[in-house]
Amino acid sequence: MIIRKKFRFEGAHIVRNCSSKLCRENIHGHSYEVEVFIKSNKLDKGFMVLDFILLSKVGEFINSFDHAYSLWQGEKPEIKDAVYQINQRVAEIPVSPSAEGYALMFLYVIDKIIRNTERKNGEGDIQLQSVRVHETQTGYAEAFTEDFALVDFTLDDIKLSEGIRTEWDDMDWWEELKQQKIFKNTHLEN
Ligand SMILES: Nc1nc2c(c(=O)[nH]1)N=C([C@H](O)[C@H](O)COP(=O)(O)OP(=O)(O)OP(=O)(O)O)CN2
Repeated sequence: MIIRKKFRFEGAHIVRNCSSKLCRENIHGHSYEVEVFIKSNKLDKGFMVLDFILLSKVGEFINSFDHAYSLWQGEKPEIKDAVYQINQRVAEIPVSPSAEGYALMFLYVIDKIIRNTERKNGEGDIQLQSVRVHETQTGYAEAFTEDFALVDFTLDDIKLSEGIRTEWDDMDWWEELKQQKIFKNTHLEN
């Protein structure tokens, strides 16, 4: 069975080297919708694939891009400096911020988050199936597990600025993800 959880963020970017001149030469923004599809071979004690509440770190990650500038790491140094001067919330990323780039990066990170999230309600073999990123009302990109083959970066290549990190409920979670610590969910204790 499959569940889907939808997240949103308002983000700004330039997509260098794309065919569209409008898109590659102008800072512009979108109201993104991100759909996360998760599958399992069994249901937990609550007849759920995975309680949506256990996806709170996924929400924290995607929300890091909200009201943020997504800065491709291959951008020119002078542009990078200007972006950091103007913005508090900068997500410097190893993929160009096309819908496809976001989908691949989100797939990579969300897979790690799900693997590191504590579960103790009889869940089955939980697997991320895909991540779909809607850039506009009419266009989306979707990354599937076979697209892991396209990943040529690590978590260390994703740099979230202090202006982003200070808004997190738990300032340490990103470093803990890198260290593969298990996220204990306080909701499980109640
Ligand atoms: N395959 C992709 N093509 C385009 C992307 C992308 O991420 N992947 N992105 C853009 C631009 O960011 C652009 O701002 C959005 O373009 P488009 O979908 O053409 O949006 P419009 O609102 O102009 O188009 P409508 O069809 O009127 O909705 C471009 N291409």
